[in-house]
Amino acid sequence: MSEKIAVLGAGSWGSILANLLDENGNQVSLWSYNPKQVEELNTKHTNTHYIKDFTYSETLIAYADLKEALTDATTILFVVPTKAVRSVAGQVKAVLAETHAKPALIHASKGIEQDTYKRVSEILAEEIPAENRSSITVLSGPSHAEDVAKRDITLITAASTDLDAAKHVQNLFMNHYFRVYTNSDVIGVEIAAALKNIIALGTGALHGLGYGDNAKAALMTRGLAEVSRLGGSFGANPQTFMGLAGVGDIIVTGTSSNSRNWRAGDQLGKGKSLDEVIKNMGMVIEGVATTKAAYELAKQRGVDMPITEAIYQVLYEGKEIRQAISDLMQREGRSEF
Ligand SMILES: NC(=O)C1=CN([C@@H]2O[C@H](COP(=O)(O)OP(=O)(O)OC[C@H]3O[C@@H](n4cnc5c(N)ncnc54)[C@H](OP(=O)(O)O)[C@@H]3O)[C@@H](O)[C@H]2O)C=CC1
Ligand SMILES: O=C(CO)COP(=O)(O)O
Repeated sequence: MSEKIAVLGAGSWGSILANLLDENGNQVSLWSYNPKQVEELNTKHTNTHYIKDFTYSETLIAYADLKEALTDATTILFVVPTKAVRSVAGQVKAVLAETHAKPALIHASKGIEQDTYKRVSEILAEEIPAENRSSITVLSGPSHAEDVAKRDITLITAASTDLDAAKHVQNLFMNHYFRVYTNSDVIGVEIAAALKNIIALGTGALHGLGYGDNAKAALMTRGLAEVSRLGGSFGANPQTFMGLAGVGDIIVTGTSSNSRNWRAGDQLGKGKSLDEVIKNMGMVIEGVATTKAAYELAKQRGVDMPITEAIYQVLYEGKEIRQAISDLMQREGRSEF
């Protein structure tokens, strides 16, 4: 199966997924709003700011013009940071309304929108109404772009309420190093994907402060418990949190220096300010905004999320990390389940 796919967002993940889809025999256009990056991709076949030491396929074409990138695309993959999804989707809608195309949509972004608390698939559905698209599928799981660039083994999930759409996405991406499972629990997958970044900030901070493996395992386990509590309040399937998008992504993001969220936490633990950390990263740290959205959402829904609350206090209220850890440890004893 081969088709024309437009990938929107040429950062670490978008560019590597575009390359994988090209390797799988599809005709792929990669859109970036940065003309310099487009030039680098098309002339040198590199994307050095985001992925070091990697040469992209020569048949992968980058575009700075969105309409050109979308020409004849039967599938559109959104991989921009969550905060950019609404505006990019609005631009896509304008093109689709003009061309009368009705592509399938996929997204691979991991976040919750500020203020509206919307999941990414909800934003897409709002901005691109059903008459301008077919299905919406979420692609998520433990998948650092750096490992996929090395063609290292990666397992991921494709979630859609439309099983045929999820199977279509599975077929598009599967190859000898990239294995895709289907899942119908879009809510669970998106909540797990977004909130694992909060936990990764926390385990990174523990690392930066010199804590050991027990502390990190504790944070990941109890973190996953509260993330699944929030998911449950939206009707998510509890099994999802035990799967690739849940525990899988917490392991990969919560233990790896490839993770920007983990690295940000590590730097905070070592005493850097949040502003410095964001400035030095030069790539998106989704967990910072997601912490605020999840904290507010948990309050609104009456869900107990002590770890998210502690990380919110550190990031947004200037609380000392060691104090936040001490306060968590001194909470009243309780039953595990
Ligand atoms: N990296 C990874 O391994 C994985 C990432 N993800 C998720 O994928 C999403 C994208 O992450 P990733 O590729 O890593 O992020 P990066 O920061 O590496 O790249 C994001 C890209 O989007 C561009 N961008 C930012 N704002 C806009 C905008 N308003 N319109 C158009 N383009 C914009 C950025 O440009 P500029 O830098 O110039 O602002 C950059 O090219 C995130 O939600 C992330 O959580 C999911 C799985 C794995
Ligand atoms: O989602 C990811 C891996 O699954 C990437 O995490 P970071 O955004 O923290 O790098």
